[in-house]
Amino acid sequence: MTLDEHSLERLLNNTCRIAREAGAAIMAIYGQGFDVMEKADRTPLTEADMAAHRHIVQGLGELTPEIPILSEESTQIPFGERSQWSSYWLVDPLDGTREFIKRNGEFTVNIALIHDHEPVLGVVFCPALDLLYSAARGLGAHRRRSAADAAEPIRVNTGQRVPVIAGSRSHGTERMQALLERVGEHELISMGSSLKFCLVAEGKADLYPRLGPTSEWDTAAAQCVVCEAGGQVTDIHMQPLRYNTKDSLLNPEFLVIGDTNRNWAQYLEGL
Ligand SMILES: Nc1ncnc2c1ncn2[C@@H]1O[C@H](COP(=O)(O)O)[C@@H](OP(=O)(O)O)[C@H]1O
Ligand SMILES: [Mg+2]
Repeated sequence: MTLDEHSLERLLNNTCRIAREAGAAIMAIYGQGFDVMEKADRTPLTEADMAAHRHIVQGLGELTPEIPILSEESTQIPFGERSQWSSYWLVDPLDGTREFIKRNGEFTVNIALIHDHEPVLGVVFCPALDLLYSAARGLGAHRRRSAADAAEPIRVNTGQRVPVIAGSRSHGTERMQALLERVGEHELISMGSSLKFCLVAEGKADLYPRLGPTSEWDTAAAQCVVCEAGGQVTDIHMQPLRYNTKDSLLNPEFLVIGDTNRNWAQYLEGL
């Protein structure tokens, strides 16, 4: 299929709808109470992850039957098969499962369209806050504070200030601590899920360094939002994160950069 601005806009509108519907399924379970299971990799799983996964796979399958789907909850597709894909949907039905279990609201639905190894469309929906971030290549990045509000364009912050740094609420590392010491004076915002990328995209944070493991579905949608808002998502050698290039679905360490005027990579040298 062609991915011109007109078709991307149509796909984006429908992806926002599907993400909102998945969010409603998640909130129904959030409100009732739920069991917590453990996956083979010892990460937690709830009925909400599975309900959102099913809804998104059905919705995207109806929207674009010809485009394959890779979801955190259906990853058993060999690289030999997915390496043939030029476009595919990459989905994290519930990012921040630990925050969902802790009931602090910091969890998101993430849907990205990858084309030639790059995210060209991304939707991040936080159902507990009714907050939706969306972007597509050439169409800019937008935020909707509630379903009733209009979408407003968002932009990274490039004004000089004491650096505001976003970090994981549940997955800190010693390397992150060392980086923060090198940066010196800063303000730290701890948050769960891909909302940290969105803080950068909307100019509330200048950097989100991720010096611990994540998978490709954790980052793709939010990367598109950050890039369309004027920022960058790079590995520690300043190369943009790419998708579906290898057997493993793990990302390298990465930096989400809002303030592109500062040389953030210098703080990682020799770390
Ligand atoms: N050991 C590990 N291996 C792979 N990914 C990990 C991981 N520990 C945490 N993550 C990823 O980090 C995400 C949570 O990030 P954060 O701490 O910033 O909220 C998790 O998303 P899920 O909740 O979708 O599993 C998970 O994918
Ligand atoms: Mg995740």
